Amino acid sequence: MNAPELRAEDVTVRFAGLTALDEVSFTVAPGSAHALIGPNGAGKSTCFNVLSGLYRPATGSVRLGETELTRLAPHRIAALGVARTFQNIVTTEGTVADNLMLGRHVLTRAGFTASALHLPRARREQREHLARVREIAELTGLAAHFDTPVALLSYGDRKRVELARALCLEPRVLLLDEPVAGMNAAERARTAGVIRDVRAELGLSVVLVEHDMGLVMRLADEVTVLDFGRAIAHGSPDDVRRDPEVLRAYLGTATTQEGAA
Ligand SMILES: Nc1ncnc2c1ncn2[C@@H]1O[C@H](COP(=O)(O)OP(=O)(O)OP(=O)(O)O)[C@@H](O)[C@H]1O
Repeated sequence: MNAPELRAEDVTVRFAGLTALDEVSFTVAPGSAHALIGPNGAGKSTCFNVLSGLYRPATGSVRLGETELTRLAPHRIAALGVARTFQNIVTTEGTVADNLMLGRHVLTRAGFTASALHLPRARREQREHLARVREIAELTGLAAHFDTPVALLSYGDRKRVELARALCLEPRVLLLDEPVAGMNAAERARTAGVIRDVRAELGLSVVLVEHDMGLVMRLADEVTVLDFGRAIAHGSPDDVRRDPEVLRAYLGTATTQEGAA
């Protein structure tokens, strides 16, 4: 297993007077799928933005194995093996292959000049990247569309291009921000299968923010529940589903109906 542990410890983020994350801690075990769930405004996106370096927490830390990520720039964190997708699709230009090659950028060793001059080393490197990118397209169900402009793809396929592009970074931890948002049932099932396959095949950890509870319950080994910026529960999907505080956060009332349904 090549994915080190990802650990957030006592992370606090404030926006003006609002505490978006309040001493949040959780650990993503090597090779596991870990879901962050919670009602709207609970702090899930803020948490992703801290993990990927877009936000610097007021206090607390994020570590990947022994490496401190807390104050690093997003591209440094990506280069250390933490890749992410975004909630909204940004890809509209180029073919699938072009987009996946963009994902290799951080891994490109031949310098700009060598590439521009088409020196042999740069050409060889380019060929190797292209071969790997084809494998990733295969793994994510995009091989048939490899040379297709992304603008012509279905919504579900375009969203999977984002996932594939993040994989092109050869991450050890993959952060997926609402990977099935806006998809129909068939696309959701397909994407869930892809996430399961890439995890098994590549041995990476997955951190998932998702509102689709069916998907969370099927994919996650462990769930952290956020509410008003606080982590109110951790555990297996079954444990958190039964947790009274989680039910209260989602339903707005204390429940005494455990086992009654
Ligand atoms: N850049 C920002 N400036 C000010 N407040 C922000 C900013 N980003 C988030 N917030 C606030 O922080 C809180 C947490 O927001 P966040 O987007 O992290 O929640 P979320 O759980 O991802 O919600 P959703 O499920 O609706 O995407 C909210 O009250 C939100 O309004």
